[in-house]
Amino acid sequence: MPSRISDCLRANPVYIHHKQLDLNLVKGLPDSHAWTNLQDDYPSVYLCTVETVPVVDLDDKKVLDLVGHACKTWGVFQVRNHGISKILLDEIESTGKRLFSLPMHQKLKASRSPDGISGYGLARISSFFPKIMWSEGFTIIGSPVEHAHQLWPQDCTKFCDVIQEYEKEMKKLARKLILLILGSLGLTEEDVKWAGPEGAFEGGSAALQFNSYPVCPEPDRAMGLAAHTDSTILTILHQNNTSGLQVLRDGNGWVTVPPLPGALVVNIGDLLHILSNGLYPSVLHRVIVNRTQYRLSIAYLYGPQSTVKVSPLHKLIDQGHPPLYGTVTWSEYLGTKAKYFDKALSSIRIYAPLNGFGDTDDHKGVTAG
Ligand SMILES: C=C1C[C@]23C[C@H]1CC[C@H]2[C@@]12CCC[C@@](C)(C(=O)O1)[C@H]2[C@@H]3C(=O)O
Ligand SMILES: O=C(O)CCC(=O)C(=O)O
Ligand SMILES: [Fe+2]
Repeated sequence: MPSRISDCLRANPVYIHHKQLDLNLVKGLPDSHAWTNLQDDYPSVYLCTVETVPVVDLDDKKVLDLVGHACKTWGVFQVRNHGISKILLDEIESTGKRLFSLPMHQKLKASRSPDGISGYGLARISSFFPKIMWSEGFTIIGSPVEHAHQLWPQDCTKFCDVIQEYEKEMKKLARKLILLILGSLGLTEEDVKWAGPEGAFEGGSAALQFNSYPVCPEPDRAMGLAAHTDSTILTILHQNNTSGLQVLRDGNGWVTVPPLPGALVVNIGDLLHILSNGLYPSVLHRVIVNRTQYRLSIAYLYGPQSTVKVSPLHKLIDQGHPPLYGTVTWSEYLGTKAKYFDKALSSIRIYAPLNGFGDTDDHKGVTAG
């Protein structure tokens, strides 16, 4: 198995056969972008959901309880008092806007190739869907310099500086959030073997994903970003002031995560679901688009060092709670995701009978290698 996520993504190329249209120039909704009616999946609750995604103030004295409750019941929450300055959030947002408002021929110079890692293009998961999503993406793993130079041959210093500063701050926040989440499970970083002697998660790796959702002539039949879970430990998302992100709430349909000025959205990824031995769900989410307002989001997708072995944490396992998953590295898991997409988690699930009875679904009897 390759040792870096970039090598792993290269080893698991995704072939996206769709052509990138300039969505800003398209007048009607082309058939290639027409999904079946989105309200069909959860018709009755779609319009009248009352539950709201939890908001956690990181300075709250009860922060551990709040984080634990949000992770367990939702797998997603918004954070306030996260320590990222408004200036930096504004800067990363205008950087994204500047990027996507470049002419199409310029953006295409920085295209992500099928076996590529960074660059401009449709979301990696596009290969799993027959229709094209109403969005554009720009992925950065490692140094942004090469692609930035293709976009702005004259001077890309500002772009690279902002990215670097944002990634530095996000890494600190990701570490802080992981410690809180471990705390909410009654654990410390000592319980996580791979945290390393230098302090937790020093070697963690990440992807920065810019997502752009132009206004859409027929939003009810278009899909901004199809439903997926992130293959991360956690993802920290900044959205501009346009709503569109929705999370699936069991039994309650799609719930919108409203943009709150200054707040960031945190969602649990598949690897944290594994670490927590299934206690914290990785939340299914999607993005819908609208007729009048431009939407932009910047996701910081955080995982452990790519070769570190991830498995359910020992302290969460006892006779009544057998391990539900085997061991995977982030690298291996991204390969599994590239192959099985929404079946990736269940493909590595161990068949673990509870009290002598098998649980109902979600087990395929496959153990991780
Ligand atoms: C480190 C990551 C995480 C990736 C793959 C790789 C680089 C790009 C990430 C995303 C970003 C957009 C949604 C997603 C679902 C996609 O299509 O590309 C993510 C995916 C995942 O979470 O699986
Ligand atoms: O645009 C959004 O709000 C969500 C983006 C997302 O889910 C992702 O980049 O993984
Ligand atoms: Fe996501």
